[in-house]
Parts: sequence; C-alpha cells; structure tokens
Amino acid sequence: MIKVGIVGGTGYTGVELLRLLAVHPDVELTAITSRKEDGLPVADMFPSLRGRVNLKFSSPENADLTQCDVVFFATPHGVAMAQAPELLKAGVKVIDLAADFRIKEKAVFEKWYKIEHTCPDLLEQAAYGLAELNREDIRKAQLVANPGCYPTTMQLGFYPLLKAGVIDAGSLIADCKSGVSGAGRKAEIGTLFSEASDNFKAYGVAGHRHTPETSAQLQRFTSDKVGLIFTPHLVPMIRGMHSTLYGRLTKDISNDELQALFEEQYRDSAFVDVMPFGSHPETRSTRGSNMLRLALHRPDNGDTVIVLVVQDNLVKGASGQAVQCMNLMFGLEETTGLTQIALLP
Ligand SMILES: NC(=O)C1=CN([C@@H]2O[C@H](COP(=O)(O)OP(=O)(O)OC[C@H]3O[C@@H](n4cnc5c(N)ncnc54)[C@H](OP(=O)(O)O)[C@@H]3O)[C@@H](O)[C@H]2O)C=CC1
Ligand SMILES: CC(=O)N[C@@H](CCC(=O)OP(=O)(O)O)C(=O)O
Repeated sequence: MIKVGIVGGTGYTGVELLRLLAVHPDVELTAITSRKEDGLPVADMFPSLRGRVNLKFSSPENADLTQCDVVFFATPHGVAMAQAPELLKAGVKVIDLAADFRIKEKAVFEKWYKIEHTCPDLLEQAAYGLAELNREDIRKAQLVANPGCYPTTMQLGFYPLLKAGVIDAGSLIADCKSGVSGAGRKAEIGTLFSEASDNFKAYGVAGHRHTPETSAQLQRFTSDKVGLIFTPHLVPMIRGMHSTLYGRLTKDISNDELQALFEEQYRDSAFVDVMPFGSHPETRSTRGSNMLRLALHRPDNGDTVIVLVVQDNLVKGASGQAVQCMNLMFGLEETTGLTQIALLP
C-alpha cells in the first residue's frame, strides 16, 4: 500500500483528494494536516467521509510526513517549496497542487506570484503533471507540479492543433469560465453567496498567472512564437469549468481531418473524451469525474476552429489529475481509483 500524506486537508482540493484516495485500492491515508483543526477527526468536519477516513487532522509541524511514500500539497502557493526539499531528501515523492514548481524560470514565477522562490534548484527536476502530454516524465519523477485548472483545458484543447501546425500559434484566444470552488474554501468577499450567485463577471483580464504557465508549456510543442490571450470568468456554479478556445487555421484542412487529429492524439488517453464534431459539451457531464470532454466547431467552414472544453476544476483540474500522476509515479494503471462517472443532474 502507498502511504499518503496530504498537507492542507481542509480545503476544497484537499477534501477532494480525500474523497478519491479513501476508495483507492492501493492507498493507505497516513497523515492529513490542518493548522486550524489540529486534533479534530476528519470525518467530524466532512461527514461524507464517515466510516471511510478514520484519521484526525494534525498540525503540519506534528505530522510525520517523512513516513509517507508520497505527500500531496493542497495548499496556497509558497507552502510546498518550504517543505519539499526535506521530504525529497528523505526519499518521499511530492505532488504540489499549487504553482511552486510549474514555471521553470524563477524570475517569471516571482513576477506573477509575488513570492520569492526559495528552492529554484528543484524547478528543473520537477515534472509538469499533465499526464496526457508528459506521461514518461511523470513516471520517472520524484517531484510533480500539478497543472492549474485553466491551463489543463487550454493545453489539451490547443495541443493537437499546434503539434500538427495547422493554426497560427501567435493568435490563440481562450475564453474560460470557472465555478466558484476554483477560488478555494478560504473566506473572501468575492465568493460570498450574495456576491457570486446570480452574477457573472470576467476577472484578471489585464493578466492572469495562468497565461505564462500555459504559454510556456505550449511553446514546447511549436517552433513558432506562442501568443495567448486568456480571459477567465467566474460563473455562478460550484464546480465546473468551460473553456472556449479559438485558433486561426493556416492550412487547408477538412473538418474530418481536424477531428482525426484529436481522435488520434487522445486515443490512449482514458480521461480525454473527443466528442463528435459540432457537439456541445456540458460541465455537468464531468461533475465529480476525472474526465475532460472536448468538441470541435468551425463556423461557416471558415478559417477559425473553435474547441469547446469542459472539466470539473476540482477533479481533472486539480485532485483527480494529481492522483493520475501518483498512479504513474508508482507504476500503477493510470486510471486506478479514478473511474467515477459524472453526477447528473
Ligand atoms: N480550487 C481549485 O479548483 C484548484 C486549486 N488549485 C490549487 O490548489 C491549492 C489548494 O487549493 P484549494 O484547495 O482550492 O484551497 P483552499 O483555500 O480551499 O485550501 C487551502 C488549504 O491549505 C491549508 N493551508 C493554508 N495555508 C497553509 C500553510 N501556510 N501551511 C499549511 N497549510 C496551509 C488550509 O488549511 P488550514 O488553514 O487549516 O491549515 C487548507 O486546508 C492552491 O494552490 C490552488 O491554487 C489548483 C487547481 C484547481
Ligand atoms: C475561480 C478562481 O478564482 N480560480 C482560480 C484558479 C484556480 C487554480 O487553478 O489554481 P492555481 O492558482 O493553483 O493555478 C484563480 O483564477 O485564481
């Protein structure tokens, strides 16, 4: 059994990790931290886990994380980088759900996150945890940087088009919407019920930290300079993300050929569902599951290709993706413990 520790067990991605790992056949939950709930039984806070998780929260200082085989950091940016060096030295594998190891260039990370990076030497060794595009690196990694939720949809949606060289890499547009759980469980005015419900707005239009993360990753797959305009929006739902991606076609290509690019690319990816051309994927078709669904459109058969992408931000966009990485790092079947079907309605 793989002994698992979770730092940040009271947050939304933390409890999502608990939901998935409590029924994972190869995992023994060993330590779950919270600074505020030290000593409280986990199931007292989350009754959905009664009878499934019998651990208590412990403070990060008291949790002996070095006894774990793998530690997930479901914490704000900057927490993992403080503890990862010691854990890695002790032979523990680390999966960070925050951004500490996602961006390879220290200066770029510090510009966007306004935190000094205290272990830049680890940036090169960290594997970027998007299994569909980086499976072999993840298998070998001791440290994994789990992708951001928006970047997951943007990369999986644009990748086949960029790889085939059929769109202009310099004019990518991503119009993305997230449910409110994307902002985490911490108290903030913007996520109060009376602020976020019955309301709809864009944010981070002048610049969002997921733009450099996504651009840097997409740049690995094309020699043309990537230019990405990304606009996130907050929608009045709890879970779910919908990204509408626009690419300008530069090659003469039929709709069948476009569709084939995606079907071939994701043929062996259990968590990417390429829907029939012209479909309209819904966020609820992914709610609670690790599936990302996408569909292609081409208005008036013109030179714009649109990729619609949906996922559950807390599962494929965060904790499910992290478990997918854990499976690869421990030589398990990639889908182990992740075969849940989405909840309807
Ligand atoms: N929500 C989402 O959809 C996604 C989130 N992410 C990323 O995952 C990470 C976690 O997000 P989310 O679960 O939403 O956040 P939450 O705010 O819901 O939870 C944060 C957790 O971290 C703990 N924590 C906070 N500060 C510290 C600290 N200094 N040391 C140790 N523990 C700390 C908190 O518990 P306590 O205060 O009790 O210690 C809490 O359990 C973030 O980096 C986020 O950006 C990535 C993709 C999607
Ligand atoms: C709705 C909402 O606020 N979403 C978050 C993104 C969540 C996510 O992916 O987190 P990372 O910060 O780990 O990349 C945001 O825009 O900041």
